Amino acid sequence: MSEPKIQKIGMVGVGSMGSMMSLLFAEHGYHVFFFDIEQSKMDDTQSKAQDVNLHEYVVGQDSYSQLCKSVSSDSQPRLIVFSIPHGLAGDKCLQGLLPSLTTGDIVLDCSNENYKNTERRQEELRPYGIFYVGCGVSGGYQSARAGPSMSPGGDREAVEKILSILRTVAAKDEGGRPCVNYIGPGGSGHFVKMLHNGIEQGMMSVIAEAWYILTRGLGLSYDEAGQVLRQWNESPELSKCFLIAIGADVNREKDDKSNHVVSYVQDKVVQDVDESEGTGTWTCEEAVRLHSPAATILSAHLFRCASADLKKRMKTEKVSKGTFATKPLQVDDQDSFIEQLRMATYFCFLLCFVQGLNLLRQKSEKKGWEINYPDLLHVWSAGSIIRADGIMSLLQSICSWPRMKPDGDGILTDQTLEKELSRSFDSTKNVVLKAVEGNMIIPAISQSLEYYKYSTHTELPTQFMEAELDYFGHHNFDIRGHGPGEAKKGSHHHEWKPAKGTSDK
Ligand SMILES: NC(=O)C1=CN([C@@H]2O[C@H](COP(=O)(O)OP(=O)(O)OC[C@H]3O[C@@H](n4cnc5c(N)ncnc54)[C@H](OP(=O)(O)O)[C@@H]3O)[C@@H](O)[C@H]2O)C=CC1
Ligand SMILES: O=C(CO)[C@H](O)[C@H](O)COP(=O)(O)O
Repeated sequence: MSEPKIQKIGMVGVGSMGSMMSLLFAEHGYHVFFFDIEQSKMDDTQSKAQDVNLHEYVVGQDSYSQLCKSVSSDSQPRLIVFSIPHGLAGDKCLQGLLPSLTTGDIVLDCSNENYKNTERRQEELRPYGIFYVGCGVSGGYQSARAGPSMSPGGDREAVEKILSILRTVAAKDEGGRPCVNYIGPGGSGHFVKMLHNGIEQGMMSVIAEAWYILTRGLGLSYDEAGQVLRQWNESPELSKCFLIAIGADVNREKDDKSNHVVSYVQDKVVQDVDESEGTGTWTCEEAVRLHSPAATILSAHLFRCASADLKKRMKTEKVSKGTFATKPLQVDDQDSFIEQLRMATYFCFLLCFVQGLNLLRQKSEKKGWEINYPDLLHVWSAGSIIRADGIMSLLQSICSWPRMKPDGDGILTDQTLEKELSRSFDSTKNVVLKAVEGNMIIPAISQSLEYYKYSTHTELPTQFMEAELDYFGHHNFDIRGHGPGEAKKGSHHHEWKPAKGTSDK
């Protein structure tokens, strides 16, 4: 006999994501009971449900206990979905819900949460027999309404119990396969979403820098830049890349006075520094802690942080006035330079994925998560912000399990990938040269180039750095020509300058 199906869902947090997910669940026949501490969001969700005639399926609740009561059933566990800010909010929700929850109930946290909080809550709830599943949700509020990409992680049995619901509502790939797969135990689902956002930050910086070159460097109008991005989105390398597709829209969108909206958007990205979102910061922390050189991602993140404080930038601009100004780029043939910029964007996008996946490999090894990479890439293939058909199919062909095993070599050793990177290297280099000449601002593009160079080269300036370290710190070194050795302190020391006291002769 098949298990009775969950028919009711409790939704906690109905902001831009939660309200849309409520409608999505309801549209698929689930009864949604929702609660939010913000009355305006409650009212808003109720009226949105009314607008689409789903009000009988989407019903506001006064409290956590009322919500739990409404969702309860004799034969099935309760499913409570969170879509709330990270950190304290989740703990407060659990505190409020706990007296009304019972053994077997499942909390599916669809927020962007730090995986460490996820794992702590899993442990805290274990004695009560309550499951806490950390689930990444990607695609913004449009996908939350139409079908997002979902990465659930935690207790496998708990995830299995709700997987059919997630499959019903998740984005579907071109073959109709739902973009949701079990990721792994513990906080792996939230970790993977964090990493997705790290990759997203890298890609967003690259495309923003390319846009700057098109408009500031080459003097294209917004409409022309939009047209270029539209064409890129149809090219094999960048085909069906969400961030490029919406980039074309962003360039073309006009307000009711026929002004381009993008023309008056302030150049500040604030959600990292005001800590309303944490995923970018956590990705960088993880990269640094794991000694994983995610250079494009880190550079993109720091760039965003620097952009947030415009007041400070205005002051420093005043002080440094005249040091540099952006200049039109001198290119012989504009069309072929734009083609180089397209290939440079491809090069940098590939490296965002390389850096993100390498970081995941390292983390997964430490945590014993045994991530299935083809399954993960499939989760990201539709609905998600980082979807990009051309890149995903390339990655699908190279992220096979042996290579991604903890003791495998990682994807940068793959010949197919290397072919793609080497055929776009010269374009990237030329874009960087021209952009530097024109004083363009290209932190993520330039860092991608450097990352590729130092990751694939065996004669680095660190030779000199290691010598200086030995000079002043007796840190030892390995000998060139004696093979790669381990990533451990070498066994050789040279007495560059013996230490002497002031009284020594
Ligand atoms: N926006 C996006 O594109 C995406 C967001 N996410 C993640 O999804 C989550 C929700 O995002 P989003 O909808 O944009 O955020 P919103 O701020 O729009 O919505 C969150 C809602 O949760 C409410 N809330 C906070 N604490 C509690 C609580 N203890 N009990 C009940 N409700 C509470 C908030 O109220 P108040 O405002 O008063 O705090 C707010 O109304 C976040 O973790 C975000 O990182 C994931 C993917 C995409
Ligand atoms: O999670 C998301 C998309 O996937 C949210 O849109 C989030 O706000 C993106 O934030 P960031 O770029 O700071 O990670």
